[in-house]
Formats: sequence, C-alpha cells, structure tokens
Amino acid sequence: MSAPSASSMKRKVVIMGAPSVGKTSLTQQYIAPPTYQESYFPTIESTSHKAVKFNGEEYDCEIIDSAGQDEYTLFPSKYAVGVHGYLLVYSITSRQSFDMVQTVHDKILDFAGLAKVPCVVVGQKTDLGEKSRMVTTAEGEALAKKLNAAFVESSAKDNKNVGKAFEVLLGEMQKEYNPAPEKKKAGWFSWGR
Ligand SMILES: Nc1nc2c(ncn2[C@@H]2O[C@H](COP(=O)(O)OP(=O)(O)OP(=O)(O)O)[C@@H](O)[C@H]2O)c(=O)[nH]1
Repeated sequence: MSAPSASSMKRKVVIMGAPSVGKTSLTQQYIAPPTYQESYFPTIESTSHKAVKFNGEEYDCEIIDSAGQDEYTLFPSKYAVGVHGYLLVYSITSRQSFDMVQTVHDKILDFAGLAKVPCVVVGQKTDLGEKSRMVTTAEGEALAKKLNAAFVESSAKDNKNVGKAFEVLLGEMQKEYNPAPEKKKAGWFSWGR
C-alpha cells in the first residue's frame, strides 16, 4: 500500500448495512487482498486507510467499517459529520438486509439534513448463486435509482467487484465534491478540497 502524497484529497467513507452482509470482508479485501475469512466475528467498528489514484486524482481514503445496523440502532453523529460517501451493503440472500439499506439511507439523510449524499448500494455474496438469491439484480438497481445512488453486486469471497464498489463510490464522490469549480456544491458536512 502506498502512502498518501501531500496533495492527495481526504475522503472519509462509511460502510453500513445489516449484520453479517460482508461489510468487513469487503473492506478487508479492498485494503489488503486476499484476506477473505469464513469465520464470522461481529464488528464493533474498525477504521482503515488506503491511498488511491482515481481518474487522475490522488485520494487518502479513511474507511470506517461500522457495526451491523438494525432499525433500532441509533445513528452516531460520527457517521455523518465529515463523511463524504457511503457503501450501503446488503446480502442478495437476505430480503431483510435489503430492506435495511433504505432504513439506513433515510437515517443518513435525516441526520445530515441533506437531499442527497454520494452512495453505492452493494448487493453482496453473489457467489452463493441464483438458488440462494432472495433479491434480484433488478430490485437492487431499482432501489439504487430511487436513492439516487450507484449500484454494484459483489462477492468478497471471490474478490469480485470489490475494487469496483469502492471505485464507483470514488466516482460518485468526485461528481459531488470535485466537479468543475462552477458546479461545486456547499454542504455543512461536505469536506471538499
Ligand atoms: N458466501 C459469502 N460469504 C461471505 C461474503 N462476504 C462475507 N461472507 C461471510 O459472511 C459472514 C459475515 O461477514 P462479515 O464480513 O463479518 O460481515 P459484516 O457485515 O461485517 O458483519 P457485522 O460485523 O455483523 O456487521 C462471514 O462468515 C463471512 O465469511 C461473500 O461475499 N460470500
């Protein structure tokens, strides 16, 4: 992993979603592949860093792997203040985890008081195959569209589309925070360059 350069932009990203959908596995595969583990240890919270070059820009990414959420989980302010974007993760084998994406997204917007925030909806565990699938790709795409978010299906186990999920989020954040100067938007929790 290369160190961030002095000119790189900071990007703080939070990975959110129901328990056991693969948030930690995704994060670890992205930070230091191959690191997939079959064993499951519920996360309390873990922060990683990665220097990334994307579309000609250098980013110093801080990635917060959050504890699994349910509808009763209180939304911590640290998951909104200073945060640039989110991976909202569900498992394609769990309808409940899919429904949680909308719940978490609503909490983010409510807390931040914003109409839109850069997000990628990530349908995880595609390696489990069509027999185990409870959420279709079309449903995932439709939810992402409704939330003004991008959409990726991935498998942390097979290391498929893991880098893509983070790259798509970098693209969403680039559109929001460092487009042409005249298009730049202001937001109380936006930390553009
Ligand atoms: N088949 C399959 N299993 C996965 C995949 N990603 C994670 N798992 C498994 O699912 C379980 C939970 O994975 P984690 O990465 O800990 O999930 P998490 O969302 O971080 O869980 P919490 O910490 O409870 O929020 C583990 O047993 C993983 O091995 C995947 O892409 N495919």
